[in-house]
Amino acid sequence: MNDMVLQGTPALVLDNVTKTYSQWQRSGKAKDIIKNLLKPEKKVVTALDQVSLTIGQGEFVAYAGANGAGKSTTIKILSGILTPTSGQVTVLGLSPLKDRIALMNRVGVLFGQRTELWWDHPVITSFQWKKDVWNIPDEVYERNLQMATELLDLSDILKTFARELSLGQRMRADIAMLLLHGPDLIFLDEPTLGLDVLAKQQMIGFLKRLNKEQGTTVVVTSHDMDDLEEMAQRVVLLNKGNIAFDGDFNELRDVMGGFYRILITTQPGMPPLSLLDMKLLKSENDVHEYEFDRTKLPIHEVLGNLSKFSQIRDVEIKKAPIEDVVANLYLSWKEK
Ligand SMILES: Nc1ncnc2c1ncn2[C@@H]1O[C@H](COP(=O)(O)OP(=O)(O)OP(=O)(O)O)[C@@H](O)[C@H]1O
Repeated sequence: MNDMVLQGTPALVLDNVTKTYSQWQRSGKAKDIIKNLLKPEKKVVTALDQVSLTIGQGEFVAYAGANGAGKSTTIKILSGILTPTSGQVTVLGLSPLKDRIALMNRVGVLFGQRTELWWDHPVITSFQWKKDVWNIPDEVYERNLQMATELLDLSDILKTFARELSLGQRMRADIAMLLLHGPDLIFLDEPTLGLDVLAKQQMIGFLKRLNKEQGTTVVVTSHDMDDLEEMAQRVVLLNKGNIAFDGDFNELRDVMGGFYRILITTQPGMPPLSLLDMKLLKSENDVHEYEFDRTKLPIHEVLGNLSKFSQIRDVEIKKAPIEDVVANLYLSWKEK
């Protein structure tokens, strides 16, 4: 970790941050061409509405929310690309707007769909270019290049042209490039989007190691809640510009009633059991899947009830998939 980073200083603080955008509205109808040009309607959109959030150094935080919730806006404000309409922002104790250059040396930002790599050059050329332009000292560059090459398994692709890389290879190379100056805090927007199962596992494993072994603070956005649960200790959920949830994933499950799933395997050909307070979700090949709310029906009671049925061959209890929990949560917010 950078010696200059004061211990105890939060990685980032948003204090009552509001961001509004003006969106020009045009009807798209031919008869409105003149009106659209001379007097277009203006709609004000509040992307962030008095958001307050503190993230400590060394945390791994998932920053999630439905489309349009305000995630990218937050990251753009934290990285100094956008100015908030009101409120205070500090990153590693500095202002993203006033101390932009100082912060550039300590922070890394990656928007998953964009690449910083030079398309028609080998990957290593982009890395050397960054070293030169950013004035990264030799020993810092060598240390981080070695660390990233090893952890991200890059040795085979350093000499490959960026345009010839697969998506997974490109993402790994982009993350390596992001780390060459040794940032203390990284923002990653959708780093697992489009990756196959193996590439995703590698990426998640790498980010977890980076956070654990190097102490790098990681803030990651994704629409894949399963990925986020695997990576992060804390999840912040945004809803229409407000923080609607901030806690760990088990607490998030409890918000929607502590739902659990139970898979009951019965003797061949048996119909599903009729069980009180349990909702049958599906039956396939003698395996019947139910959902229950452990806050209303404790697990020991479930097991006690099941012990009365001699036709049961196997039972497996698991937490409800976080994707389903969050989908239900988004639905409940939409209905409000
Ligand atoms: N440059 C812009 N000009 C006008 N409105 C914008 C601009 N950028 C974002 N918005 C609006 O601000 C709101 C929040 O957008 P933002 O991109 O921050 O959401 P998001 O959570 O990142 O969404 P997604 O998951 O779809 O990327 C949306 O209503 C969007 O239309």
